[in-house]
Amino acid sequence: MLWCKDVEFLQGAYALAADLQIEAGRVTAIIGPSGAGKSTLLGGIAGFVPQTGGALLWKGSDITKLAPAKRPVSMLFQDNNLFPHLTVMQNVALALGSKLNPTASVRQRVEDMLAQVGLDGLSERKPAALSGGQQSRAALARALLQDRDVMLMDEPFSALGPGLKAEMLDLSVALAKEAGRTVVMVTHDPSDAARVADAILGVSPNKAWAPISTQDFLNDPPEAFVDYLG
Ligand SMILES: Nc1ncnc2c1ncn2[C@@H]1O[C@H](COP(=O)(O)OP(=O)(O)OP(=O)(O)O)[C@@H](O)[C@H]1O
Repeated sequence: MLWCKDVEFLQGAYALAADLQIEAGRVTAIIGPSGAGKSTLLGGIAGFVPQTGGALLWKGSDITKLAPAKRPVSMLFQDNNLFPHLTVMQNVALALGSKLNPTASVRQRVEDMLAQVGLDGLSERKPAALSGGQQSRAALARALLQDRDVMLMDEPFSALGPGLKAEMLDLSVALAKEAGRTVVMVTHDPSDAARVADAILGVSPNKAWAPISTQDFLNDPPEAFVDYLG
């Protein structure tokens, strides 16, 4: 379980309180109005946004003071964060700690993962020579190859068309589940949550609420989210 124990994250002057638990091995969607603090919550869990109160625990271990790279989390962003001067192979191999010339065994692991995300045969291309969807697949491959328990997704597919977005979401969740990961994903689209999430964690201004089952949240929304859901 990921436990935000009376936590406060501070993004600039914006404080977000979170006293909640996210179940391990499940898919939790974060929804809420624009500017309420969804990305702040993910950034806080990842260690990019300062934590100014409480404790953050993963499976009983306090990770509050760990640097981002030492936390049990990988992160997928909308901009994919691929290095433009590196090939897909080199970008994805970074997940395995590889430098610019991956060993044969690293190359094999990367090729296997590229095949799983649908990028067979494209490992020597640079990101600029890939479509937006293919770039998302490369970023997904890198996140999955990182041996981290929790995969955080901050709307990585929102720039894609609706069909491709749904396909990428399904693929990410399926592969993450297969690898036994816990998925926490921000979305602006409640239908994304309905599609793949076990639970929904609502964020209203300055407060992140405890997750509740997706069905309960959408069928009978908590008071704070009735207007948001319309
Ligand atoms: N780098 C920053 N410095 C100062 N304030 C920031 C910074 N980034 C975000 N904020 C503020 O923090 C608050 C929460 O922002 P955040 O990006 O977490 O919201 P969000 O719910 O993810 O929004 P959206 O749905 O629009 O992406 C907002 O009021 C925003 O203006």
